[in-house]
Amino acid sequence: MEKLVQELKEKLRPKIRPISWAGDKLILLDQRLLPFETRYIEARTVAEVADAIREMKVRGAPAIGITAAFGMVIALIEKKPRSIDEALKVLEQAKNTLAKTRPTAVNLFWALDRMYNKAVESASKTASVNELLQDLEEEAKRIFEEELEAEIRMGIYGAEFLENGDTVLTICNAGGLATGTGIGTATAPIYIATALGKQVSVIAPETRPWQQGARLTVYELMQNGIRTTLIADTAVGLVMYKKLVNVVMVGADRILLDGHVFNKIGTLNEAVLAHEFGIPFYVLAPTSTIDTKSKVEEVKIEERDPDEVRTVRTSQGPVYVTVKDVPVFNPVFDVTPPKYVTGIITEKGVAIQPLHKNLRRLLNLT
Ligand SMILES: CSC[C@H]1O[C@H](OP(=O)(O)O)[C@H](O)[C@@H]1O
Repeated sequence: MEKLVQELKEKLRPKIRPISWAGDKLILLDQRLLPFETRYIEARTVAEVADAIREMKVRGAPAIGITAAFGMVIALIEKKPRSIDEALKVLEQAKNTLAKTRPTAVNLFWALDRMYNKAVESASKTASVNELLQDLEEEAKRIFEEELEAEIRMGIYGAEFLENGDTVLTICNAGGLATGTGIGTATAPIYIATALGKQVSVIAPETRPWQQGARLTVYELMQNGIRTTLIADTAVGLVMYKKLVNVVMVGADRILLDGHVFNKIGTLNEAVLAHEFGIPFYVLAPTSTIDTKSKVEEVKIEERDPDEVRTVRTSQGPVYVTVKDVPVFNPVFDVTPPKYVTGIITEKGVAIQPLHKNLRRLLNLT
C-alpha cells in the first residue's frame, strides 16, 4: 500500500490548487466564482481567513480544516506576540474566531484543536516565539500532506468497490476543490480506478442551492477527463430507478460513532432512494471527519443566507429566480441515519455494518 500511495501521490498531484501556503499568507481559489472565473485571493490576517471560510471562498470539510490550521499560523505572524504566554493568548483568540465561521464540518474544530494543542506542547519546550511559529507552520503543512495521503488511501480502498464500466452517483463537491489538496474524498476512488485502467463515469446532481455539483464537481471532473453527466437534483430517483447508477459515493462533513452522517443537503434523499433500489451507498471521509463525542441531536446543521436559495450563481453573478422577499428555510446539510449507509471508507480502511461497532474498531476504540 505505501509504495502505491507514494507513486499515486506524485502521479495525482492536483492540477487545480485551491489552497497554497506562501510563507506568510494563504492563496485561495475563490470557489464562489467557478467555473466562470478563476480568481485567487490572499488571506494575510485571521479576519481574512475567517471571512474566506464563512463566505465559502474556500469550502469543503477538509479544506476548511486546512485553511483554519494555516489561519492559526497567520495569527502569530499578524499579531507578533512578544512572549510565549502572549502567543498562546493570540492563538486562543484566533481559535475562537475561526471556530465561529461554520458549525457543521467537524474538520474545522479538529484542525483548530490539533494546532492549539501543538502550540501548548511546543510552548512547554521553548521560550522562543519564532520556534513556536515554526512548529505550528510545520504542523499545518503536515495536516495538508496527511490529507492528500488520506485521499489516496481512501481512493485505493474505494476503487475496490468499482467495476470497469460503472457509473457513480455523487452529490455536492467532495473532490480536490473540497479537500484543498488533491483528489477529494468521494471522487478519490473514481480517480484511482481510472488511474488503474477502469472506465468509470459520474452522474453529478447540480446540488442546489450553492450548485457545488454544477459549478465545481462537473468543472473538476471534466478537467481531469472523467466522463460526467450533470442532472437536476430532482432526477436522482429516476436515474436509480432506470438502473443508470451502480453505486453512490458521497463525502461527509461529520460522521458520528453510531454511523449518522452529516453531509450536503440532499444526501439523505440519495441514501433512502439507494436503499430502496438496492444500490450500495458509500460515504468517504478521512478519520478527521469522525466526531467521537457528539450525539446526533447535538450537531448544529448550518443554515445560510436565504438569498442562496432565492438566486442561482451565473457568469454574471447571482440572479434571482423567485420573489425577492419570499421567506426561505436554507439548511445546507442533512443527516443520514446509519441504516442507509452500506459502508464508510476512510484512510484507515472500510467500516461496514454494524457501523457503531466497526467504526470503533477502525479507530481502535473498542
Ligand atoms: C470532502 S468535502 C465534504 C463536504 O463539504 C461540502 O460542504 P460545503 O460545500 O458546504 O463546504 C459537502 O457537504 C461535501 O460533501
